[in-house]
Amino acid sequence: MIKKLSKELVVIGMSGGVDSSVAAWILKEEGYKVVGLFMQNWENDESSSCSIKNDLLDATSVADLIGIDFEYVNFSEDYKEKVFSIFLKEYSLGRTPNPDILCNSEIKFKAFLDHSLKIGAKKIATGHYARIKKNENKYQLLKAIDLNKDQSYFLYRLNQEQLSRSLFPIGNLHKKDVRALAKKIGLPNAYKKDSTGICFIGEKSFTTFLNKYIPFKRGPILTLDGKQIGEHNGISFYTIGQRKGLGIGGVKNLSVSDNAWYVVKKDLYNNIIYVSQGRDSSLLQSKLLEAEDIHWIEGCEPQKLDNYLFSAKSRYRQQDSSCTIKTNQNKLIVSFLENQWAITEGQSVVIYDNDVCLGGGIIC
Ligand SMILES: Nc1ncnc2c1ncn2[C@@H]1O[C@H](COP(=O)(O)OP(=O)(O)OP(=O)(O)O)[C@@H](O)[C@H]1O
Repeated sequence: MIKKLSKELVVIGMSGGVDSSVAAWILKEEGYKVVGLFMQNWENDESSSCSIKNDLLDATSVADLIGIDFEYVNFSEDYKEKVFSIFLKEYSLGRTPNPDILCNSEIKFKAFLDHSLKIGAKKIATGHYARIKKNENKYQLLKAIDLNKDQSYFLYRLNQEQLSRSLFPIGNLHKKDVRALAKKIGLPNAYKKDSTGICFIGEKSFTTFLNKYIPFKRGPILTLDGKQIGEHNGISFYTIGQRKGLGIGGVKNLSVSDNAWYVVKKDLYNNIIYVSQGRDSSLLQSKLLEAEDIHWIEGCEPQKLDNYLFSAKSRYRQQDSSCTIKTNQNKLIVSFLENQWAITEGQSVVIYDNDVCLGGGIIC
């Protein structure tokens, strides 16, 4: 590793997890002056405050072990106003938003970045699996080397200023090597499980959590030919392509096969959920989508639009798939070469040119 001559200050977001811990260690090895910063973005119920305390403890002990300064900061108010309120609004409109994307553009790479600049840092760092490349005078966001862990999807709303001030020290490592490094260095959290799910919901039941904020109204679950097959607990709690938690597994007399039932359509106005049997239902397949609230990382749309083959992901855990794109009156129109499964309103479509993440928009 190349040692820095001048000790430039970098603030790294330390979540208590293994990725940001190894990232902090790498920065220190590279010769930066490193400050670890733990941010609390949520403070409402007992179970989350317990896991926050544990994560904070883990982050503190890693900072001690690698010998860096450490700070704690509370962004809960910002988070509530700029991420959670939009998350709730979207759900109450029947869409399925992705709060991690908003958390990145509004909290990690805004509130956190502003705070870090105030304490004298030139750059911030996180343990995200993604890479940044300077191409002439533009900063590009690249997929991680470990495509299985790539998190560029969640970072597509970052802009040039944010990228110019960010470092992703583990973006060119594979997860298994990050774990191996953590063990070799003797990090206390080397064996800690990766976090899953939406951060403020954690391992709790999603419906129970959302019920506290969105008044639910029961309604019918219908087959496509209009037969009632069950009852839903509130349309907001269901998403297109959902299979589990419908409570209709045993409806034998209406089943045309043993295939599972999937949510294929939501009628918010009439409070009806439509289901169909089998993952291959034509209502779950589409080659075309429209997105709004478009964001391009370079600040302007790609030059080579017409007929150029990009690729795109319409949800995180999905291979990107070849497509062409067009923009029309603030809408991004994405035409895939192959059917995509369960395109869902409120999720983001993210556009790539090979490894380069160009930006995207919110599916409408
Ligand atoms: N509470 C937090 N405080 C400070 N930084 C955080 C916090 N949560 C996440 N981050 C930063 O954002 C990065 C990505 O967050 P994400 O929730 O995806 O973590 P992760 O992939 O599980 O990584 P880790 O193993 O570091 O927890 C983290 O690696 C860390 O740098």
